[in-house]
Amino acid sequence: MPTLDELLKSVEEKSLRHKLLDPNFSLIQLMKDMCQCFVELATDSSHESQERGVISETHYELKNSDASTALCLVGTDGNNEAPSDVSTGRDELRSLHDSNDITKGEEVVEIPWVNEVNNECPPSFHYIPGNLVFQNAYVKFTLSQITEDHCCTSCIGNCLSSSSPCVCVAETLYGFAYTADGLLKDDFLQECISMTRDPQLQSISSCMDCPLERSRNEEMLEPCKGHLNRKFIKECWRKCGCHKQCGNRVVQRGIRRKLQVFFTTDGKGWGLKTLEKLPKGAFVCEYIGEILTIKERHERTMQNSSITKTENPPSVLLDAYWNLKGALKDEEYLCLDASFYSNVARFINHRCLDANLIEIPVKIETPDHHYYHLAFFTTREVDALEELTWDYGIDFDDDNDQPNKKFQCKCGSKFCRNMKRPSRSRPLAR
Ligand SMILES: C[S@@+](CC[C@H](N)C(=O)[O-])C[C@H]1O[C@@H](n2cnc3c(N)ncnc32)[C@H](O)[C@@H]1O
Repeated sequence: MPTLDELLKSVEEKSLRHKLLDPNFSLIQLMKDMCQCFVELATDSSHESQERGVISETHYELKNSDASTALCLVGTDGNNEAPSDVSTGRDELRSLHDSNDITKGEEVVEIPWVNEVNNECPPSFHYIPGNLVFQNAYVKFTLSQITEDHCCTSCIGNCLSSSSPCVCVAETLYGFAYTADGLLKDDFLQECISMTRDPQLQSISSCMDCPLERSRNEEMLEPCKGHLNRKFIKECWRKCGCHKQCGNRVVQRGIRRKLQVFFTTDGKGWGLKTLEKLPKGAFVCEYIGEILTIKERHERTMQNSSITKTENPPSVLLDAYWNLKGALKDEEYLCLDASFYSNVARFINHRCLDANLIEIPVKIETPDHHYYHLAFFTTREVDALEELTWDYGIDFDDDNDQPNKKFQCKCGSKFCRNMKRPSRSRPLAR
């Protein structure tokens, strides 16, 4: 990368070659003038209708750098979270989100962000469309591992049009999970919702030696709080014989809905809304993050606890199968941490109990039960412009719960667990 001085000199020399310019021409002065004009126009009352978020995103100052530092664009709005120091140029550039598309082209759809409340920009993070292993997590996708019992090699076309469930669909145990329109079947969705919301219907397994509790305090082991045995979906994949457009492939196609990241007006920070009406059972997005072992998650939480702000997205346990398939190795107890690498799901705010999204485990590439995708589906029809929410499963009374999950809940639900009530069920560890 050239330094700013080298770049300026080269452009000035080129411009002077055309003999159209004053020999005292200064490119940096020209750019400063441009910035000045921009500020004047942007602060002019006749331009007030412009969105503030867009202004802070596009309002840049060219800072001079020393010989070792490359050219760097820096946000100049004092109130936003854009960088103000050129020394870490590359990473800082990454934190400037494109207001037309926070995904930076990583998804099939563009997802814009807007802030009509203040001058804040969305927090800095690396947008990734799929989960990535941080370091020690055991997640292996190999063709040899996918045996005939785990894929429908003999299928052709669309597995949903077959009268009997293919191998993949049969693995779901409840028959077809999707309709021909790509929505979740109502009875399947209803069972998932009831199992999550109604403590009487919850199937729970408890570990003798809970890895979650072990990671918290090996010396004074607390008893396992229990893990929900969830219903899951098994989608067809690359070793299957069916068509890529087979109806049993929904989550793997990625985000298709019109979404928007926005700054909430009720004190929850950023949130995610839908710009189109969504039918019940529609796939919205996955919860994407770094795949960490429980041990790595604990170490990371400890390291960051002093600097972690509560706005950080919580890490989510992939514990739907714990204790169901025999003992796992430490590197197989996994969770997803969306703090640094994540997708648009990091903006979904919490709502106690009656959230309009539910997370459902979806197995795609590997028959290993300890790793799966967490996909968000709508629990009901959702109107255009409605905020999307999910129940994080926080126990607001448990002081041992993840410290960065703690916040004063402003979900507004009549079932809010953050209000003191004499009796209510405790959510499971998540
Ligand atoms: C996954 S992030 C959601 C996006 C976040 N609002 C932001 O600005 O980046 C979770 C954080 O959002 C805030 N939050 C989410 N749901 C909330 C609620 N119901 N009430 C208050 N704050 C909430 C909390 O600060 C929480 O730690």
